[in-house]
Amino acid sequence: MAFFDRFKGKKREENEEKRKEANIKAEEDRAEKTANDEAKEREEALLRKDQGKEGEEERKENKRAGFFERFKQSLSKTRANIGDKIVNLVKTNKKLDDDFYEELEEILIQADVGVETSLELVENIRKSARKNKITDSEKVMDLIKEETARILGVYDTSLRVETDEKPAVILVVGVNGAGKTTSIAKLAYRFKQENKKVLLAAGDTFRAAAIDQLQIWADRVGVELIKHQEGADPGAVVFDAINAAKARKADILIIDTAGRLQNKTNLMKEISKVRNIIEREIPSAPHEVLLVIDATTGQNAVSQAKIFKEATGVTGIILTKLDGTAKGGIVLSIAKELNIPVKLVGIGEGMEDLRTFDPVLFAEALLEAGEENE
Ligand SMILES: Nc1nc2c(ncn2[C@@H]2O[C@H](COP(=O)(O)OP(=O)(O)OP(=O)(O)O)[C@@H](O)[C@H]2O)c(=O)[nH]1
Repeated sequence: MAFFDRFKGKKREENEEKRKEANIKAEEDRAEKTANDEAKEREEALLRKDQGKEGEEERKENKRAGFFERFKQSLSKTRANIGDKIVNLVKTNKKLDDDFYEELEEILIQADVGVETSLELVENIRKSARKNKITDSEKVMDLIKEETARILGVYDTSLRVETDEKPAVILVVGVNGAGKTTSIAKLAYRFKQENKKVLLAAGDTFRAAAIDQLQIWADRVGVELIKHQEGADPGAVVFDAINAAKARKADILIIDTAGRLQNKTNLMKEISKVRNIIEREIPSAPHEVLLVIDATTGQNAVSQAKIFKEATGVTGIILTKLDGTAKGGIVLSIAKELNIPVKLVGIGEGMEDLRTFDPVLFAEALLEAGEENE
């Protein structure tokens, strides 16, 4: 009995041992399987990430290609007014003679390029054709593109928002209805996409509707708006906004201003008061004073810009509604006659429809359709 007991006891021990071994083996198998699975998962994740990266590059590339098409499409009215007419001129007037240049001048002037700018542009094309010994009008298209881009391309169109002192302050000025509010929203959206912290200030306290409209846009974009009641002192709004931007470590503060040109003196007084407050709080600010101009107003836009330039020290122009006008030629006029760079252009009502102005792209988009028609 004692033997059996001992035997059973030994057997139990052996079984226990075997079970422990089996458990350890199962544990090891499980661990190995988990490790393998994890490695596989990691590998798949990396692959997915890589494919994602490639996909992103591809999307970006498509976007770039799509961007030009979109830009070209938005310029279709202006292009019909300039590009197509120039192509017709080239077709009907084979020789680069005085008649050709006179007609070219006329097309440009009629398309709101402005007299002074048109004359200069044509003179530059004439000189360049002579220098390059081009006598055949069919070959002049590239020269026209080149000289158009040259007139526009002398400016730096980038926005000065990478500042030592934070926040960078952008003061936005312009008459009512030019597209100020929507341009501010589009700008805020663009900076947000670049992971910048943006704050808006409702400096147009003259109309409650202006404050409300900006609030709607701020909510839509997902940025904070500093506002006071209708009729409040715009200077006080700006003062609060700067302090809020500093406290919240905002990268960029965009300030809306009133736009009543009817009372020019008061409007300008108000804007310069706001400017002084900004300068007092942040000596290097405002870093940009962007004037919003409606492209559909053609040459009137140029005289409007002159007034603002004198009063507010405009550093750049946002030219809106380029998509809705045949008068896009004013881009050239503004650049040349006012010596202010067009920094951004509005080409539609969508959030992404405010684009950095690119002179070469503009010249291409303006004159390319003509080539397609050839
Ligand atoms: N097609 C097109 N429409 C635009 C563009 N920019 C602005 N708009 C439209 O123009 C209209 C006026 O724009 P707002 O931003 O309200 O103009 P505002 O200057 O703020 O005008 P107030 O609020 O009256 O001061 C709106 O219907 C905008 O959607 C653009 O680039 N293209």
